[in-house]
Amino acid sequence: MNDVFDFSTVVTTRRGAISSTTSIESNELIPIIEKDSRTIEILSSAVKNNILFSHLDDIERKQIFDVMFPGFYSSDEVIIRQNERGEHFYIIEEGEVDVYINDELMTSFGECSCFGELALIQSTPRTVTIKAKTNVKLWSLFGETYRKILMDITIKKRNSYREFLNKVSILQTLDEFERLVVADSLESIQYEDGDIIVRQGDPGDDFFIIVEGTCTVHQKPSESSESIEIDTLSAGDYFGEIALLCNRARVATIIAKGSLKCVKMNRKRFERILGPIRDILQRNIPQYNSIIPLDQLQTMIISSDPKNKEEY
Ligand SMILES: Nc1ncnc2c1ncn2[C@@H]1O[C@@H]2COP(=O)(O)O[C@H]2[C@H]1O
Repeated sequence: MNDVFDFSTVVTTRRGAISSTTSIESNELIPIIEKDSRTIEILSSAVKNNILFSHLDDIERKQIFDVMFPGFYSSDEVIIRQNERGEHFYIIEEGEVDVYINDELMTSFGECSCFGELALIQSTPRTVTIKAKTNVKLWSLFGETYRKILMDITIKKRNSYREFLNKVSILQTLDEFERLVVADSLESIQYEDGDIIVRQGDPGDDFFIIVEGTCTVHQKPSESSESIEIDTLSAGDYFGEIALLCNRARVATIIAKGSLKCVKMNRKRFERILGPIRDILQRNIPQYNSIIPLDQLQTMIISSDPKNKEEY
């Protein structure tokens, strides 16, 4: 088969039936194809380390999975052909494929693998030919649909975070554009009363800003001592920067007090996007009412600051 979406075959299959449509900013309706939990697991695991999905949270990723449609290829059928324009990205659910460059077999891969991601960025000539080695079931994503949904996610995210980020004091020195870039990089996350968000001594990879609710800060002066509540944080406050700035374990435990809504960004984005406020974050550290000394952290920050790293 080719990769044109054939509605007639899809509606009649049990798995992969169209259940409804999703609407995006442009009011366009895109069919949603139902997927069972095994398929969702395969799709999630296939895109886990894929850069084109890594900035999406679970809900956004689900939005993309919703619009992926099934394709079936018999053994020896060509799925994509080298030098032809590519419009689709694929994830293999069952079966194996062979990869050829200039008719020479390069490699094979199977279930949970994905290919054709350049088509998600722009329609571009394929760099390889991929042929079904066995009968193959895969899920396809039309590049233009991915781009439209992504644009929609970006617009909605920017609109929903614009006002909030304008009020976060640590971001005040950023200009409007820089704040929108912060909005793009945020993942929203919800906690219930008593949830431990970060734990003293654990490694840390995320920076958090509180959107709604409060949380308490706890510290143990030493491994064997009891934890003491030392602070309360609320909407607009941030936490988690010390582990990232100093490349060290968390210096405090943060626990949700009631239901708590946060946004977070991972280390990579923190380093890329919050560079302009790094100095302010650093300067604020000694102001914490900490029962473990934080002043020696300054030297660690200086040595872990990329600005101070020698080039090799
Ligand atoms: N009084 C405090 N002392 C130390 N850390 C605090 C305090 N209040 C809030 N925090 C935050 O608690 C976070 C725990 O994780 P980090 O060590 O990455 O970064 C820490 C700070 O952002």
